[in-house]
Amino acid sequence: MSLSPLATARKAALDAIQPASPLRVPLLDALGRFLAQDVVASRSLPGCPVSAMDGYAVRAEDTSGSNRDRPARLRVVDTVYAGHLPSRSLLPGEASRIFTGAPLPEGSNAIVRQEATVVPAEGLVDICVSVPPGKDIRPTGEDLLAGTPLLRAGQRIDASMLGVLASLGDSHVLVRPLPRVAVLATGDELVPPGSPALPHQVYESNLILVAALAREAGALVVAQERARDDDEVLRSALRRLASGAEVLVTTGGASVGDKDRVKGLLAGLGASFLVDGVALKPGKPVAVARLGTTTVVVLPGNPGAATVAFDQFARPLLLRFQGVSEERQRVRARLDDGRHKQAGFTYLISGTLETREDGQVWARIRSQGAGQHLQNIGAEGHAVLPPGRADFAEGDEVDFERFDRPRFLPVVL
Ligand SMILES: Nc1nc2c(c(=O)[nH]1)N[C@H]1C(S)=C(S)[C@@H](COP(=O)(O)OP(=O)(O)OC[C@H]3O[C@@H](n4cnc5c(N)ncnc54)[C@H](O)[C@@H]3O)O[C@H]1N2
Ligand code: MOO
Repeated sequence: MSLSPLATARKAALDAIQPASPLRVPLLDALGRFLAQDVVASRSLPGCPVSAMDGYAVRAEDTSGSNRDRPARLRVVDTVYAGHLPSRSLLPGEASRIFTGAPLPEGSNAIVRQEATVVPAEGLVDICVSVPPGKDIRPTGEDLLAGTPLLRAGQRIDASMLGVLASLGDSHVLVRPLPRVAVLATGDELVPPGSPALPHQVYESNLILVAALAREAGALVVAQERARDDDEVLRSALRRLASGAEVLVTTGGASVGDKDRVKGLLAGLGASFLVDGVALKPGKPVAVARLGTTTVVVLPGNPGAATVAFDQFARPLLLRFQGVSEERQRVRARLDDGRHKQAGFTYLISGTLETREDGQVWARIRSQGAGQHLQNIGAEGHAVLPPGRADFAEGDEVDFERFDRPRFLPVVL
């Protein structure tokens, strides 16, 4: 098996995926999905000048010099509620009772809060402050002017964006369909969590791990199954699960052991391999194949290796299906521990970042066996030990790719 460099393998896998055609969904269904359109403000917010307070709309000049001792007395000629239009415009000496969010009457240019007024008799108001023009008025477009570019394709939709879209009058938004993902864990030694297991048996943990990672990547998990290392059982599970999903992720049986037959069985079913083995640690045995219209990602069984291989192949593929690629922040950091590695490989070592007193940024890398996955709890990213070099000493500077604050960019075909 000749191993592809990580970047070449990723490109081969991703180039084969076409983003799905966009569809319009009700706003709440779009939460967590990726926008498939740019959004330009279709109206101004607010749409016309409105009052920011409950009180009186006035002509500012009518309040000039007013205070508690010498209030200006105005005639109240109208009442305006939010969502209603004023019935008339203001003339000198007049005021309109007005409430928060209500449109300003013609002729008025300021609001007096009701706390600064006294009502001496019905139809009259005493204004006890002097207000400048514009006071407590929200002008047209104060929040947003019509025509302003607002959101761009590829952004992940959150609650605030949905609120703004609704403010613009949108009930639906354009997103991509969710890729349906089926997960198959293989291995005779596996026992489902919740049942008793003997010491030589292994609790099956990849189904939940992979399903959760798939969901984090926006996918819809439609099946999670466990299968024995039996050719007939595996073949029929592969065929069946692939037929109901855009992406099938398998774990285990990916390497060269006697019972590692997932790749061979896929080939026998007619799958064509885009990737088969990558110069990546952990995750070396990862493969990506096409079986009919389904993309199959074959992950190694070791949970630590499965996590990294998922992150490097399944996640970008699921995102691309949804029309986006992910750009992660990279920072330079010093390794807090040395590593010897295979020179031709990329090593991805999960860890956390620490800024020391002298301002230098260090990557705390943890012990990382392919079978371990404890190191991924709380990891902030991974240190990237690139190919072309075998030895890294404590204090050497490398790229640290952060998991938080990703940027999602629209796929350009
Ligand atoms: N002679 C060689 N042996 C191995 C090589 C190699 O190149 N030559 N590659 C090694 C590498 S790298 C990896 S990674 C592993 C992965 O191999 P498999 O994908 O075939 O994984 P399995 O053998 O099925 O399982 C490995 C390990 O992980 C445990 N496991 C598997 N599935 C689950 C699950 N669903 N939940 C929890 N744990 C699981 C399994 O019990 C094993 O301990 O191969 C190396 N070998
Ligand atoms: O993928 Mo294996 O995890 O390289 O050790």
